[in-house]
Amino acid sequence: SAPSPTENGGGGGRSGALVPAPEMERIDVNPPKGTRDFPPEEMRLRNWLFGHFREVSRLFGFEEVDFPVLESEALFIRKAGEEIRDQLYCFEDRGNRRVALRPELTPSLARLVIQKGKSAPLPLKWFAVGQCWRYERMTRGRRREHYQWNMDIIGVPEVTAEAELISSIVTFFKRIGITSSDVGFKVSSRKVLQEVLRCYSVPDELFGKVCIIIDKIEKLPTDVIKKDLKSAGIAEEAVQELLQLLTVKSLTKLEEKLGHAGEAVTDLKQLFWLAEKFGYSEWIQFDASVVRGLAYYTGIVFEGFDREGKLRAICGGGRYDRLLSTFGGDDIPACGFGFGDAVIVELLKEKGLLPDLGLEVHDIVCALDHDLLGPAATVATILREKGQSVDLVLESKSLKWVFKRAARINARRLILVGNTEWQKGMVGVKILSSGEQFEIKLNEL
Ligand SMILES: CC(=O)Nc1cnc2ccccc2c1
Repeated sequence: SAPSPTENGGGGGRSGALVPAPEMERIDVNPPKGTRDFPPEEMRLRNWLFGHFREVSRLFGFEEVDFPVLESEALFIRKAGEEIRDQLYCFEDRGNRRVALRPELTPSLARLVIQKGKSAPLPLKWFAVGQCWRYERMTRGRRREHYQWNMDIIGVPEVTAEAELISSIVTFFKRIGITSSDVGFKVSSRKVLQEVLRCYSVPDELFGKVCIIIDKIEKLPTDVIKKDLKSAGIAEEAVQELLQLLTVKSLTKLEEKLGHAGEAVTDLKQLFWLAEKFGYSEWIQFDASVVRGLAYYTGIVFEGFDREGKLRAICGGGRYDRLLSTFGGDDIPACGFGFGDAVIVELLKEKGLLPDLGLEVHDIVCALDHDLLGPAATVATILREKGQSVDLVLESKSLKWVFKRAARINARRLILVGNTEWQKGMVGVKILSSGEQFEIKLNEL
């Protein structure tokens, strides 16, 4: 049926008349501010990276999950002063619902765990690779989206869960050629802060907020941190003790300060003992200044860093034992990490480890003249049914054009469908690397 006037560019005019749309000036062909396209070459690198994310997750027996990019805004409303909250990409939809593009994956994962309830017996080992969003007002040219690999273990209170997660990231680094001289993990526990705050009888409600303030210790001057802590209601001597404690870089020193019985010290000793058993001791170090910028962490926290100190944190994670209960779920322990797709690529560039990923096509099939396009399609189908990738030349093109395209797509063989050969049930084959040329029967392809 003739397209209605609104179709085909809305030519309009008499109903059904196809008049060309007035010459429009060109649309903006760039993606929205802060977002990226993935043309073939970039998509090959992304698929390579995500392929390693998925393969490591499989090696560790994790199951893949996914959630909508769009969530209820309420999932991310936390009152701890996190940057992720200030930059929430949120809006009111046509149903007047407050919604947001997810800035992280963990709250969605927690939502799904609660939704599944008893039908998902614990422990759960789930992973996801998903696009996350932020809306920065003054875009300092920073991206508004990135992809994150998340792995989470739900229902395991033991530090073995954190040790397993760090092992999975070490496995990933090794697979792509990153060593423990390139990167390390700073490991600490928020229970260090908790124990100090409790000594000064700071109410637990302030815990998340204090962590977020302290997380900025390397980004803001100390007196700003002090001021913020004081205005959060932390006593002067508690502030002094906290800041002093953050400089501790050895477990022995920490034990001297906090004693050996507290959970912070016992958890961390257990983690370092397990690291030796997993074989990644040389990858991790205790560093009390690691806090991470998400309010819901409650225990061990860790972040991957580049030892040259040129880049931002490569990945980060930790234990979040209270998140599910804050969503009204049961009191289920959990831990996980997020691994972004940006810093790791910068690191690979720095280390000269970016893989050389070209398009690989096995055969390019072309008809030597127009009425052989049918037989060429037959030949392409035979080859594809054998599992070989085929670029079928879809128009009658000069051999010069075909050779140029064969080189561009890195084809291994050129299959020529010509009249004389076809009459004998044969096709011409040219091995493009050696130049060797011969004729073969269709069933020998
Ligand atoms: C380096 C980088 O692109 N970072 C980045 C980019 N987009 C985000 C979007 C949401 C949350 C965190 C994000 C972090």
